[in-house]
Amino acid sequence: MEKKYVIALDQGTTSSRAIVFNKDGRTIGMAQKEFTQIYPEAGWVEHDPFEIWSSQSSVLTEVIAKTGIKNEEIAAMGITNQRETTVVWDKNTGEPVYNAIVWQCRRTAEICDELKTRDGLEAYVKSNTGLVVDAYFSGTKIKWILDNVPGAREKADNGDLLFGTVDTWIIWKLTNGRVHVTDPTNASRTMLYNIKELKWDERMMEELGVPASMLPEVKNSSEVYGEANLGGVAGSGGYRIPISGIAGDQQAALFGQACFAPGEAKNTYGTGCFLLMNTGEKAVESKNGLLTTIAIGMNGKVEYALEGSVFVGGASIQWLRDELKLINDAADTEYFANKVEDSNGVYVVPAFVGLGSPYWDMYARGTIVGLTRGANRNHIIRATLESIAYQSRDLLDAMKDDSGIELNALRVDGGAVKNNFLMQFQSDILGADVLRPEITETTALGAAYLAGLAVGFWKDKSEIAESWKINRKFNPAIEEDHKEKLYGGWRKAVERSLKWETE
Ligand SMILES: Nc1ncnc2c1ncn2[C@@H]1O[C@H](COP(=O)(O)OP(=O)(O)O)[C@@H](O)[C@H]1O
Ligand SMILES: O=P(O)(O)OC[C@H](O)CO
Repeated sequence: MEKKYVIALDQGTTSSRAIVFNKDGRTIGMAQKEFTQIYPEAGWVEHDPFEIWSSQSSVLTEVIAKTGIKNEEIAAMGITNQRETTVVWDKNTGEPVYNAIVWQCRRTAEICDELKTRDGLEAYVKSNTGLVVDAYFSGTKIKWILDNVPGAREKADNGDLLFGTVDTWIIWKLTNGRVHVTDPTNASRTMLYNIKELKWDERMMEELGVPASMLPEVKNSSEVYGEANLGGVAGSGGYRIPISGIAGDQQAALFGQACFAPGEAKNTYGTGCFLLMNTGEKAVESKNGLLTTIAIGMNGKVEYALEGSVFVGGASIQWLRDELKLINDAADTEYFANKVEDSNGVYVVPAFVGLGSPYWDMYARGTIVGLTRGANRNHIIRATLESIAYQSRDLLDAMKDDSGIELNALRVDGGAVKNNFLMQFQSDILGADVLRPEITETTALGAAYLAGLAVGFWKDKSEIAESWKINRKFNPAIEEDHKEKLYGGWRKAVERSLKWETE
């Protein structure tokens, strides 16, 4: 039967999605399921690995049923995932020894402080893993599990425990425990992978006490790793499709946006905001608090990216909805923000889990400043949306300085780009065009492309680049002076939020 579709599994921070794409890169159908966020202590975030798996496998089944496509028509499956989130499980029983520790979780801040006192380690981390020493990355999360879960260290030393980022866990489950792999984009987020030598880093394994036996094999982002059994008629043994693409969600979005050439960049507005610029074969070291990360690994080679990571983007809108109860739905923010002319001097800094790029302050906390007697709920809603754009401006400024490239246009994607107010304000505050593509599910699309390329469903990257189509372009519409005055206020507001937890 003719192969007509590729399926992408997009395991995000707040929901699991399965999306079917056709040869033109168009969405044929999608199923999505939110899952539980576990906050055991202030600043801690966990997920249940079984819930990650059950939500992901159920949306896979659902999307196939819903679209009515036949298993035989599916060419391949690609996986993309929330990055850094750490799962450790017993390879004999398949039982995780602890909940997944989520990328946003700050519990290892003190471990990081101690690592920073070790001789030359901070500089070593930067130049060999491309990262900064921060609780964000997987390395200290694995260490925490081995140090704190009774019996875990002993089991790890006996070779009984496996570590995986979420891609690894999902593929291990999809293949019934047969395949333990990851790709360079995910490996480059662990603080254990040497992004220059392209192997697990001996010194980092030693410093963090992580045995090599726990670590997955690092394969290309596009190749066949194994097969997923999709089930089928009873007794038939089921239908198997190749799993042939893996990329961390931000790198997958860069690929899905067809940012293949050095200097091309995208910003994704999901739970957090992640601005990545392709730097090609060159690993550019940042002077401005950006990360050097692997953009993609294909045919045994890698390309690099500069990345700015903002921990709380769209999540601040969920906070308005779930905690402050100022809105019923994320989409309402556009209506309320447009009811006022400006934020009336109010700034919200959503440093709920510290601040990532370019500040890297694990102890920053959220703040609202500039309140006067006239400040109302619309101003707070508007200021929260604006904070997403200001944080992205911080990233773009750092990116321009590090790369020497003047970014006049930015491709955007992710759940929050539906918000026209946010997109226009983003363009205003950047002084750059914001380009919203027709398909904003570019993370899933990137994973589908990687999977499809491995099995010959798509020929090459130029075929993919031709599919990118614009939906709307936002142009800057405010005066330079006004723009810089607004942004100056933001920088002052950020000052107020820094080092809060330690003071
Ligand atoms: N219309 C909107 N305006 C602003 N934010 C929105 C809107 N729609 C969704 N969001 C935000 O986008 C995020 C969801 O985007 P998504 O790309 O699905 O995230 P993730 O992959 O991180 O789970 C949520 O944090 C939500 O608050
Ligand atoms: O799940 P998302 O889309 O918020 O992405 C999370 C990032 O991968 C964290 O680094």
